[in-house]
Amino acid sequence: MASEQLLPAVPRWRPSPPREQSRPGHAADDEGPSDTASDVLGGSLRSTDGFPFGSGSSFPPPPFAPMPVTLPRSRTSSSLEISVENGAGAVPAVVRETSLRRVDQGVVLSWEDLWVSAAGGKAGRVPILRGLNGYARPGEVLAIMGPSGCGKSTLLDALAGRLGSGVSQKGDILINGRRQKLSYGTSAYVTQDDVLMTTLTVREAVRYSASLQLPSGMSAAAKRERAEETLREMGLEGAADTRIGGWMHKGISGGQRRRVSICMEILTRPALLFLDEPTSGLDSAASFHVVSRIARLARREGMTVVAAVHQPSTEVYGLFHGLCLLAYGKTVFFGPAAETNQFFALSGFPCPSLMNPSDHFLRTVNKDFDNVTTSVQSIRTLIIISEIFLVNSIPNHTLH
Ligand SMILES: Nc1ncnc2c1ncn2[C@@H]1O[C@H](COP(=O)(O)OP(=O)(O)OP(=O)(O)O)[C@@H](O)[C@H]1O
Repeated sequence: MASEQLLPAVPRWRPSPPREQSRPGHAADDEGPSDTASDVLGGSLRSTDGFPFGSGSSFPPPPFAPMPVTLPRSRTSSSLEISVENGAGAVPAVVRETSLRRVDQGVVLSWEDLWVSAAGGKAGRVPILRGLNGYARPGEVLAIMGPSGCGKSTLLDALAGRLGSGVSQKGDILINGRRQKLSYGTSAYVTQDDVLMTTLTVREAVRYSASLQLPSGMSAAAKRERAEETLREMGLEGAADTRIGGWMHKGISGGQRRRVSICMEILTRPALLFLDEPTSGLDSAASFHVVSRIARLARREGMTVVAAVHQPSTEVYGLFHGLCLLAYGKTVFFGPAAETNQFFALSGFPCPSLMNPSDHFLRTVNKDFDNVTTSVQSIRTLIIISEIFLVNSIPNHTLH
C-alpha cells in the first residue's frame, strides 16, 4: 500500500553543519574515537555539563512552548495502516490511529550531539555515547534498539536526566526546542525491574500509588477514579482483585506485573514516558499486549514515549513509530521504524525472506555474530550511509 502518502509528516533528523572538533581545554580524544565514522558524523564537542535536568543555573527555564515542527493536529477519527516489510512482502498490518488529543500540547524531546562518557581507560574517560542526534514526538513511541552494551540504557538515562555519578554528558537535550527542566509529574520512568508490594492486590497497589502521587488538591474520589481509569487503560480490570504475589505465592503474570508497574507511573498522566525494557522476560504475546497498550495510551494522551527494547517480535516492532538503532554508542539508523527495511536494503543489507526485521537489523550491527571484521565494516558502512540517507530525506522539517 502507499504508506508514504498516509504517514504523518515525520521530521527527519537533519544534522547541523560540523562544528569545530574541539574547544580549548577539551581534548577530543577524551570523548570519542577519531575513526572514519566519527569524522563522517562530524562529532563535535560542546560542554553543557549539568544540563538538562541538573543545575540549569546558566539556563533559566523558559516557559513551556511547543517547537515549530509540523505535527498532525486534532484528527480524531482517521486511522493509518502501516505495514512492515520483511523481504517476503508486507507482514501484519498495524493500525495506528492518530492522537485523540492535540499533540502540539505535548513534549517534543530532542537531543543533538550527545556524548556520554564514564571514568576509566587510559585517557581517564571511556566514551559510551558518541555524538547522538534524534527526537521523540507526542503521540508516538520511539524504540531505542541495538546489541547488548551499545548504550540503550545509557541513552534512556541521559534523556531522562538519570545518569549516575561518574558518568558525564555533553551536548544538547531539549524540551520543545529549549533547554528547560521538566516540572514535577511531566515525566515518568519505568525501570526494568518491577518493584511491587506482593501482598497487595493490583487495585490496592494502584489506588495506594494514586493517593500518594496525585495532587493533594484532588479529591479521594477523583483519585480512585483515576486509578480505575488507568487500570482499564492497561487492560488490568480482570486482574484488579488478584494479589500481585511473588516467589512465595503465585499471583499475577509477568506481563500483568509489567503493566501494573506502568500503571503506577502513568497515574499522573506524564507528557513524557521512559521505559527501560518494557518487554523483558515476556513472551511475544505478552510483549505485544504491553506495547500495544502503551502505543494506544501514547496516541490517546498525546504522550511522548521513549523505550529501550531488546529484541522485539515483528508484531511488536510494527507498533513503534520511530527507531533509534545504535551500535558501539553511535546511531546507525534514526527515522520512521517502517522505513528501516528500506534503509538496510538500500545500504546493501536487505532483510532475508521470512526473517524478523528487527532480528536482521540487530544481527547486521552486532559484532558478536558471524565474522567480526565483516560486521565492523558493515556497521561503518551503515553509519556513513545513514548520514547521507538522513541528509537527503525530507529537508522541509528541521528541529531548529
Ligand atoms: N557507569 C558506568 N561506568 C562505566 N561503564 C559504563 C557505565 N554505564 C554503562 N557503562 C558501559 O557502557 C556500555 C553501554 O551500557 P548500557 O547499559 O547503556 O548498554 P545497553 O545497550 O543498555 O546494554 P544491555 O542491552 O545489555 O542492557 C557498556 O559497555 C557498559 O559497561
